[in-house]
Amino acid sequence: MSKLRVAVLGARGRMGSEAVRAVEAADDLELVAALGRGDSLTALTEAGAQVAVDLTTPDSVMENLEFCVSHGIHGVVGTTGWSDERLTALRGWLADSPDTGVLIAPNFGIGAVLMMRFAQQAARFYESVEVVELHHPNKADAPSGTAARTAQLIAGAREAAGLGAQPDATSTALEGARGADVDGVPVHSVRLRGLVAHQEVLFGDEGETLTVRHDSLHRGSFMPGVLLGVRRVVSEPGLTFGLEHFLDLD
Ligand SMILES: NC(=O)C1=CN([C@@H]2O[C@H](COP(=O)(O)OP(=O)(O)OC[C@H]3O[C@@H](n4cnc5c(N)ncnc54)[C@H](O)[C@@H]3O)[C@@H](O)[C@H]2O)C=CC1
Ligand SMILES: O=C(O)C1=N[C@H](C(=O)O)C[C@H](O)C1
Repeated sequence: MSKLRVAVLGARGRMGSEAVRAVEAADDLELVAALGRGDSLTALTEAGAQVAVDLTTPDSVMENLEFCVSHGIHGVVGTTGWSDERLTALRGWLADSPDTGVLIAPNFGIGAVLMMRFAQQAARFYESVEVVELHHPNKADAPSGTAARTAQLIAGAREAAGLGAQPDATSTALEGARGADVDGVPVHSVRLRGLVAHQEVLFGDEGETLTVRHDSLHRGSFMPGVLLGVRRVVSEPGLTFGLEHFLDLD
């Protein structure tokens, strides 16, 4: 059987270099291009890439995806910075290229996906919830894409259960003291040398708390998810948001 031809964008970054090694080590995949900032995207078509893994930056990912989708190259995207406007633009490109698939995975870690799912399941049972994400200090964005997604999932579950705004009697606060408000869920971002990627979701109600925590201790933890995405996206046309859709969790 012929190998799937894979390109990595952002190949010299922290995640991209790990992805290059993971693709090279996979028997069923062939690394055909490894692009850094400034390299021409035409290298993808010249190399005959079938799947492009994007681990770049929010300012680069849209141009990369527009090129890939318009050339029928499937995308596996870990890059953060997704907004409704960006997703709408991507859906438009995909509509013009109906056989092409793009997976956007806020987090490739299997444990992180489970953490998000557990938080979503717990949300309707608790009056209070706070998300705390903790990352290395070289991370460009805050809050993390994972934390934003977690907060959105929790907010959706609370709304479906008919829960209103959570109680918070704060009347005076230093700006930022209560974190960022993501759909009504406070999200706090810690940046600390020594960390990789970590998140806690704190739930509270009368007389009890529940903490759901996940830790990525090494970027190798993301690679099984990246490889799963690469193998599955070729048979999943359109936009898939979240690796959970490829994990058969239900
Ligand atoms: N979904 C997930 O599981 C994970 C996602 N991430 C996200 O992935 C992205 C990258 O993270 P890191 O590797 O830590 O950052 P990084 O800064 O180490 O790497 C980004 C690399 O992309 C390169 N780059 C920028 N524009 C480019 C372009 N147009 N073409 C090719 N290369 C380009 C940069 O020069 C840099 O080498 C971030 O958005 C981060 O939040 C990071 C870890 C896990
Ligand atoms: O930049 C990182 O490191 C990470 N980014 C992703 C995010 O923003 O959620 C995934 C993981 O948290 C690591």
